Amino acid sequence: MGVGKGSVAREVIKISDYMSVDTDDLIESMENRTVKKIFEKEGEAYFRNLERKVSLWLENCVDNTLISTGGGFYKQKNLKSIGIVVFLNSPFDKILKRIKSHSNAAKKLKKRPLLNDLKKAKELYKERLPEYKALADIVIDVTDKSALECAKELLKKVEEHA
Ligand SMILES: Nc1ncnc2c1ncn2[C@@H]1O[C@H](COP(=O)(O)OP(=O)(O)O)[C@@H](O)[C@H]1O
Ligand SMILES: O=C(O)C1=C[C@@H](OP(=O)(O)O)[C@@H](O)[C@H](O)C1
Repeated sequence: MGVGKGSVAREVIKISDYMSVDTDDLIESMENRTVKKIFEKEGEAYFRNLERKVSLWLENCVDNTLISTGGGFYKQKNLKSIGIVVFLNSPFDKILKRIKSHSNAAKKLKKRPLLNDLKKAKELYKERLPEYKALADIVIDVTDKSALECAKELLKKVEEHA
C-alpha cells in the first residue's frame, strides 16, 4: 500500500527489457470498475477471489515480467510458484508521509479501502511485516531512495538471485 511498487516498476521497464503488469489494474479491467467499488459492492472476499484467478493466470501464462501486486496478494497459495518474490520495505510512517506529500494524496488514499482507517492500516502493516519478510526472496529497503535507485537495486538482486 503506497510503498512505491508502481513507481519502481515504471523505472524497471524503462531501464530493462522487462514488461510489467499490476494485479489491481488487471482486476479493475476484468471487472470494469475500481478496486474501491469492488470492495464497496462485493466485499473483500470477492476481491480476494479475483486475486486468486489472477494468481493462477500469472503462474501458468506469464514469464519475464515484473508483477506489482496489491498489498494482500501475498496470501495467494501459489505465490512462490509465480516467480521471484521481491518485498519493498519501508516503515509505515515513511510510507504514509510519502503518500501524503504527493499532490494527488487525497485521491490516492481514497482509492485504498484498507488505508481509510489509519489505525487499522498500521495494525495490518504490523501483522503483515513478518509474513512479507518470510515470503520474500529479495528485500529492498526503499526508504530515502529514488524509484530509479530502487529499480537498479531490484534488477541487480534479481540477476544475483537467478
Ligand atoms: N522512491 C520514492 N521516493 C519518493 N516518493 C515515492 C517513491 N516511490 C513512490 N513515491 C510516491 O509514493 C506514492 C505511492 O507510490 P506508488 O508507486 O503509487 O505505490 P504503490 O504502487 O506501492 O501503491 C506516490 O505518491 C509516489 O509518487
Ligand atoms: O493491502 C491490501 O490488502 C490491498 C492493497 C491494495 O493495493 P496497493 O497495495 O497497491 O495499495 C489493493 O489491492 C486493495 O485495496 C487491497
